[in-house]
Amino acid sequence: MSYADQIFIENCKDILENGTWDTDLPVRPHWEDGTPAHTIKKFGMVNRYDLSREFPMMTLRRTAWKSAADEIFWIWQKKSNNIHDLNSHIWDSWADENGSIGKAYGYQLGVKHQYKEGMFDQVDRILYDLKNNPGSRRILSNIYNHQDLHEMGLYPCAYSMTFNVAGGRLNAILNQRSQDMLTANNWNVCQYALLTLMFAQVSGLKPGEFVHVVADAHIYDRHVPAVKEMLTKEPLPAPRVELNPEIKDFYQFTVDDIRVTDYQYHEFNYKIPVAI
Ligand SMILES: Nc1nc(=O)c2c([nH]1)NC[C@@H]1CN(c3ccc(C(=O)N[C@@H](CCC(=O)O)C(=O)O)cc3)CN21
Ligand SMILES: O=c1ccn([C@H]2C[C@H](O)[C@@H](COP(=O)(O)O)O2)c(=O)[nH]1
Repeated sequence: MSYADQIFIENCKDILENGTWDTDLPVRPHWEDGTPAHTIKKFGMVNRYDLSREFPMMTLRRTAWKSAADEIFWIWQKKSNNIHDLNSHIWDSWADENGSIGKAYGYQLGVKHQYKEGMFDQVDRILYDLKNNPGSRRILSNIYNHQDLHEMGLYPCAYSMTFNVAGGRLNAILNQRSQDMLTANNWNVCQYALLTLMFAQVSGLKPGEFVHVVADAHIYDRHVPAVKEMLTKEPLPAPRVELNPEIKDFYQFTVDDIRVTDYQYHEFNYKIPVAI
């Protein structure tokens, strides 16, 4: 059975049984009809996925992995902050009239900084260090740039990736300040697990562990019935996920270079409302 399902079930049970409702506080997010979107949450959730054993895709409902991969390419490869460069509509509610989400995500990764070897953006510096300084403990991205927060449509949620090479394997930690468990938990896990597989391949490394650290892990009030139903499902085996082995340059990967086989999942008949 998929390990990602097991972790998702444990996390959501813990939130529902031991979590705290924020109904005593004013909250920023709201539903489309204007009602405040309250959550039940746990603080400080840490999950470890061994990418050398199994890809962490859930089967309790289908993870839209192609759209998830498309968003990761939008942020890490195109380094775009414009929804017109994205092939889905998931960011429409946070974009301005020109399609921009402001100085968030891709914009921050594309900003170049001075190093002694020259100018690099955050993505190119990580790729450079993985090849040239694999023993480094300084290989990380950070897009939570306080100086620019006032120009962002939504503050970055998944804001930092730390990479570390050990025994020919690439390990990674994703730091996330806020996690909408139903909409995006497995979506984010698959995205950053895929990024780790891609970075490992182009750096001549094998994938290692992916550690997901979440500060505020929450379930929105209107998502509780759907999550409870998912918890009654029997996890199925995880699919196989492989990358086209010919690709040696991160910027050459496309969604078609990701092969997902034997993906079995449970039917899920809820249309998920996303809090804005
Ligand atoms: N409240 C909230 N939760 C989020 O997860 C979230 C935000 N806001 N704002 C910014 C982005 C947008 N995200 C989203 C928004 C929608 C889907 C979504 O609708 N997913 C569908 C499939 C979409 C598709 O196939 O293109 C799903 O079934 O999971 C996913 C991620 C994640 N982020
Ligand atoms: O990749 C993402 C992006 C966003 N989210 C969720 C987490 C929260 O529910 C909202 C953001 O609201 P804040 O009030 O700014 O925390 O979006 C996610 O889970 N994953």
